[in-house]
Amino acid sequence: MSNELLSPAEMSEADRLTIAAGPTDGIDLMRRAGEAVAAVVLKRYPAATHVHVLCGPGNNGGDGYIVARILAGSGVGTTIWASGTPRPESDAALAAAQCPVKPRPLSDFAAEAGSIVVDALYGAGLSKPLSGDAAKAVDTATALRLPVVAVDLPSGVSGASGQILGKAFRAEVTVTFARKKPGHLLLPGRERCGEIVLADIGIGDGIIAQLAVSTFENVPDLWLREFPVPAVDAHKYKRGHVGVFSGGPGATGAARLSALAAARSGAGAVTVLPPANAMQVNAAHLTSIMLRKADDSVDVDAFIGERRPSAFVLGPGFGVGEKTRKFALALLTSGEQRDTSTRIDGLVFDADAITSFREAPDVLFQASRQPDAPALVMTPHDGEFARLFPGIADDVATSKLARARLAAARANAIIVYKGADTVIAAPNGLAAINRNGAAWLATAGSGDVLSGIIAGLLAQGMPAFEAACAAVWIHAEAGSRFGPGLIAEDLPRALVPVLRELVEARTGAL
Ligand SMILES: NC(=O)C1=CN([C@@H]2O[C@H](COP(=O)(O)OP(=O)(O)OC[C@H]3O[C@@H](n4cnc5c(N)ncnc54)[C@H](O)[C@@H]3O)[C@@H](O)[C@H]2O)[C@@H](O)CC1
Ligand SMILES: Nc1ncnc2c1ncn2[C@@H]1O[C@H](COP(=O)(O)OP(=O)(O)O)[C@@H](O)[C@H]1O
Ligand SMILES: [K+]
Repeated sequence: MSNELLSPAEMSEADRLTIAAGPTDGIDLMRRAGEAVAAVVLKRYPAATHVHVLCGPGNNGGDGYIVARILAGSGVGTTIWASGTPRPESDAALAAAQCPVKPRPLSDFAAEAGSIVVDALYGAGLSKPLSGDAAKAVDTATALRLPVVAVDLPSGVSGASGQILGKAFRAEVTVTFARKKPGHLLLPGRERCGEIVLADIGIGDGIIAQLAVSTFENVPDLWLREFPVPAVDAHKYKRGHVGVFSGGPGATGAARLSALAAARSGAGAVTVLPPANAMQVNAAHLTSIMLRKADDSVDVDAFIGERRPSAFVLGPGFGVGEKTRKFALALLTSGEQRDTSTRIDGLVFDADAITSFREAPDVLFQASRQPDAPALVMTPHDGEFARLFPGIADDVATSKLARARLAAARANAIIVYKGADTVIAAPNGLAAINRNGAAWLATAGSGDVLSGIIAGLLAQGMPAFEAACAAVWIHAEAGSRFGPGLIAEDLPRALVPVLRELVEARTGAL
């Protein structure tokens, strides 16, 4: 697997383990890193008149000296602009000593239109906001609209959090090594990286395996093994039955979007559960989806006992208040009274089910901690996240990744922290960052569809973290392929080609 995301500390540990295992040493890694960047520059910008290599004092700068040596050796006009000098006897000092291009001070940095910038100021070691000459260099490159090739990360972007410290370059291409870092995927860092090229510098998969990494890019490799494909003798209830609670007569659409998405995602049966006064309006709009009244928890219990649903969606269009809290807690805590045949596998709490607990989140978190509680997935967007996890949401110094992890641990639930850089986190610390979405998904009802996909996968027995990751990826892929004009009604149908490809990838063929 190459979808692990390494924190700066994990990356330097990978570096250390590789060198300790031999025969590779630090300068070998640096040489391969520099060679990879130089190859990208030569290939992408064959007509460049001049390359300006900005070198910092650490190993990122060391990579830069190698790049400059190779470019100059290839006959490309090359200038080095250095900020500080590498520590004596470091790999970077050796790289600088072997570079025939004499550095000029970064404070004098000037460039001409048509030239290229290689940003090797700071990478994994970025420790404070860019200021002084480095910040000025960002302004110069930006004002002249010079193409920037970033080494490891655009200087100013935190590899751990994707946050911009002070200022940051906006790269056309970022060449990173061994594995991507969270800052390549989390916003706003992702935006500053441009295209990301992953270069192999000789840090083997065995070394990465030793790190026991817990953060991943959300790609199908992460969950495809668990992706449900119906067995040859499947019948509809074997494929899982999803119940979706509907709001009152004026708020039924969200539940239907969710229900359709659950059905498209492979649940064999889906039932919409409205209050009595919203039966008619739902009935007028449903065909393959079933309908059953659910006014109170007696109705819900009867439904569970008779129809054996395996997953529920609660929240979309349901309304905020006491009834929602009651339903949520009943679903979470009724497990001990059930025998295995009526046990619920998974719950998705979205929208109003989240907001209903804003005054008393601990009641929800305690319920989700009961030993018999079904797996819980919650899908907050920023606003809902702040309502349920005020202490965590306020901590702007931490990354979205760290916030999602803290929330998952606190709530004992899988947290799908939505947005353009959705993070999925589990209470055991596993986390994935999603990247295949597009802003076309920012349309009313899109989140309701996501909830339905998660429930559809849960109902088919997919483990909760994998189900949440798969649903986020599938939803994002469908939305970004559809593109302009997307409305939530389009999404359930748009899942079909994406699902087909996944089933093909899982089974070899249909
Ligand atoms: N496996 C690895 O770890 C490898 C790392 N390599 C390179 O090494 C880099 C990491 O090297 P380092 O750990 O030396 O870190 P950096 O080179 O990113 O920065 C370290 C130095 O810059 C200073 N600094 C950080 N932010 C600053 C700021 N905003 N203003 C002024 N000074 C600042 C630090 O105090 C330190 O002296 C990676 O990004 C990558 O480019 C490669 O050489 C190949 C292998
Ligand atoms: N700019 C964006 N890029 C990618 N995905 C986005 C973007 N904006 C929103 N989304 C996705 O669209 C969905 C919106 O959900 P939500 O905010 O709950 O909307 P609604 O409540 O209207 O259904 C989420 O899955 C979110 O991750
Ligand atoms: K850099």
